[in-house]
Amino acid sequence: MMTEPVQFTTSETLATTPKQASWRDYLTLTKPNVVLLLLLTALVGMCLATPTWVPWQLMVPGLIGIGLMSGSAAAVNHLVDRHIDARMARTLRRPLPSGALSPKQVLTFAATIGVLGFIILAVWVNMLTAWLTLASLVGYAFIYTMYLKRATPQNIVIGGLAGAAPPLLGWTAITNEIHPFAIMLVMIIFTWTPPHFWALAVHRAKDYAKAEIPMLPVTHGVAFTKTCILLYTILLGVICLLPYVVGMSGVIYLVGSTILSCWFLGYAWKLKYAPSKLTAYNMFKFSIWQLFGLFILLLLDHYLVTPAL
Ligand code: HEM
Ligand SMILES: CC(C)=CCC/C(C)=C/CC/C(C)=C/COP(=O)(O)OP(=O)(O)O
Repeated sequence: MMTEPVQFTTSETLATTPKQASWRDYLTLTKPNVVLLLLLTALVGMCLATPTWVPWQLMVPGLIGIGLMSGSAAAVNHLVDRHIDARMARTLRRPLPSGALSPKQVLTFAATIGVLGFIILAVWVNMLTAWLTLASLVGYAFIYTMYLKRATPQNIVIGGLAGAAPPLLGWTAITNEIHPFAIMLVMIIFTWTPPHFWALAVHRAKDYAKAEIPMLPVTHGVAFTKTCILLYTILLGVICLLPYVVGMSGVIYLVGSTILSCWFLGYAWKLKYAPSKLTAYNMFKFSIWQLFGLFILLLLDHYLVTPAL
């Protein structure tokens, strides 16, 4: 009897031909570009918490601790999602689906840098920051990745709180207190997350459908998602005015952030009413520059115009 030749899917082929692990694979696990932006938002939280220069004795261990724990959360995300990552074109070359690293290596790495980060924050910063950072790690690595991501199209809205936390973590690292101004910075990132992610999800809707992940474009359609993106972008524009309205930031921030908000709104409008093939992806890319720009503006304004406290 003739036997059919075994047909491997792309991901299976990758998984059966493991490549040598390198330090780059470990770096990839930490989602370094995401963590760098998270650290910028934490640094801005630190700077805005005090009218004077941030003491380096808190800043350095604060950023290292938050960075290590964020990297650990990202590595757990790679571990938990390895099977769905193997089914999506965007993620199938990651260290686990490609076979470069084993689940045990990733678990050991995530636990090591996570515990190290917690100890650094607990010993050299303060316990409030250590616990809040741990809560963010649990929020992203466990609540979002293990449960919400597979359970509801509101996954990234709720899970976004963990990624939005770093300005608060930076603030508490300096003052050991939760201040309403820090919560306002968290609200900016929290409101920014849906247009940031859903723009990419619209671009990659087929991938998410294939992996059976209930992202909004899969469950409610692309047209509805574009409407949600537009509404969240308008809300973000309003929330971005708050730092000026409450007197935390001045005119540099007001002018710069308004330009960024209008620009982002332009993308959201185009995406809804006159999209080209690349509008969603371009909006996703712009979202990263927008958040970067907003936090740089907060920083410039703080040192040139308005020390917050
Ligand atoms: C639940 C919340 C979030 C979700 C679901 C999300 C989702 C994503 C996804 C799927 C990507 C593409 C990654 C890739 O291509 O490998 C991405 C990229 C990115 N995200 Fe987010 N994100 C979230 C929150 C954040 C936050 C809070 C920040 C920073 C403050 C951030 C910054 C970035 C950056 C910088 C990139 C580009 C990464 C690169 O080019 O390597 N994201 N995000
Ligand atoms: C301690 C602390 C502040 C923790 C938060 C750390 C962190 C890395 C947040 C970023 C959120 C993010 C990139 C979500 C994408 O996950 P996804 O699984 O939807 O995207 P993927 O498909 O690209 O993996």
